[in-house]
Amino acid sequence: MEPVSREKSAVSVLRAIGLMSGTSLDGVDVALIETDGERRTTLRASGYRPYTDEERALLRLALADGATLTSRHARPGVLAEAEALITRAHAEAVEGFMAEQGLSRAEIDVVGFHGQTVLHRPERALTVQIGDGPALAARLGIPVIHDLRAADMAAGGQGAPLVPVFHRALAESRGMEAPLAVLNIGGVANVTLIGPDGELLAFDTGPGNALLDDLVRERTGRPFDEGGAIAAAGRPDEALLAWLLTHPYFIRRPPKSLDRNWFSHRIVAHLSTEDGAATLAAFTARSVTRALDFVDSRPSRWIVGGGGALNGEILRLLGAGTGAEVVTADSIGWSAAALEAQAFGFLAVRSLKGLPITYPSTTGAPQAMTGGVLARP
Ligand SMILES: Nc1ncnc2c1ncn2[C@@H]1O[C@H](COP(=O)(O)OP(=O)(O)OP(=O)(O)O)[C@@H](O)[C@H]1O
Ligand SMILES: CC(=O)N[C@H]1[C@@H]2OC[C@@H](O2)[C@@H](O)[C@@H]1O[C@H](C)C(=O)O
Repeated sequence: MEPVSREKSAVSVLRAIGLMSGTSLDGVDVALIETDGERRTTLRASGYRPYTDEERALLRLALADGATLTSRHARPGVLAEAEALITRAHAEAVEGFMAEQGLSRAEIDVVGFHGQTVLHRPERALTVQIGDGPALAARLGIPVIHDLRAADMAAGGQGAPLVPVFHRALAESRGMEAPLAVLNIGGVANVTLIGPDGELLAFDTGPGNALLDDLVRERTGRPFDEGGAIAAAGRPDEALLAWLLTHPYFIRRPPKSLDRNWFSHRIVAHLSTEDGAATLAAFTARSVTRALDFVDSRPSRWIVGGGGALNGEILRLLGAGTGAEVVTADSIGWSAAALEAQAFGFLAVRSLKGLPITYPSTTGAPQAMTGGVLARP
């Protein structure tokens, strides 16, 4: 990443900090970007504030309590405590990052705060991200854009994925040739397909790393399959895979989005750890290649971000399945780890400017629409 610049930005270019705590519950990603929210984007430094084991345990309980929610404002069970934790952890993430980078609050125009998803049920028009935007703005002394999924979902959209407009802006600002695919493999995997004329098609493809993480944690106590080594040592259960891919989610045309807990690692309970991991890695890769069912022009290049970019076995299977060039975000000068946090910085700037963040072809919104709520300190 380029170092932080000190020169005065052009008026329309704002300096934003983006924050993401994803479905993997590993920690808070922080990223600094300078952008006009359109074609000019410079990626700056990024950081990370991991959750402690105790925090992660509380967040897992919050996902369980989240599954019972029927209103996006209720905070029963541990959810109120978890929301305070999320707000505090994000504040610490920003404060730590700003100290590291020698940044003062006056140098940051806006913070984009995703929060932590504890429930996502688009079929019930319900998506819940915990995290207190006004409290974060007050503590940091910086304007915060939060609740970025709510307006889209209220209008009939899926509320996800939100990153496609950022993927396209980044690809265009770098003069990349389309058709192109940008794939995020987090807990859930989502793809942005950019057509020859810049048209977007985006959706959640299926599970990312979440099932593999759950299996590996249960069987070995380790948090994930480092490099994909366990999966690479096993053999996928082809019959099970074929059956899994008949699930209606994969046949349904986009727009579509998933909750982290839609599928469970228990589908491979009867297999050895290696064969189970191989089956789940292949499930992720094959559900991604199903995205090709929905495009006219096949991307010749796939750029992969998210923690799954470090899973060599998933990357290998993707290359075989797509027949395309598969590269990691890091290998082209982007950051696989920071891509989502950068996106929330970019989305915050678009939100401040009243620019659209979701579209009929990304979330199924009825028209291009802006979103996000501004909390002033
Ligand atoms: N060295 C590694 N080898 C293999 N996999 C890894 C490695 N490091 C991280 N991962 C995977 O990446 C995951 C974290 O990815 P990421 O931070 O992109 O997810 P997230 O942002 O929480 O999810 P989402 O995008 O669904 O919100 C880990 O849970 C793990 O599965
Ligand atoms: C509801 C929710 O939090 N969804 C996440 C999740 O993680 C990956 C995938 O599922 C994606 O749809 C989304 O996050 C990214 C940042 C997005 O909205 O683009």
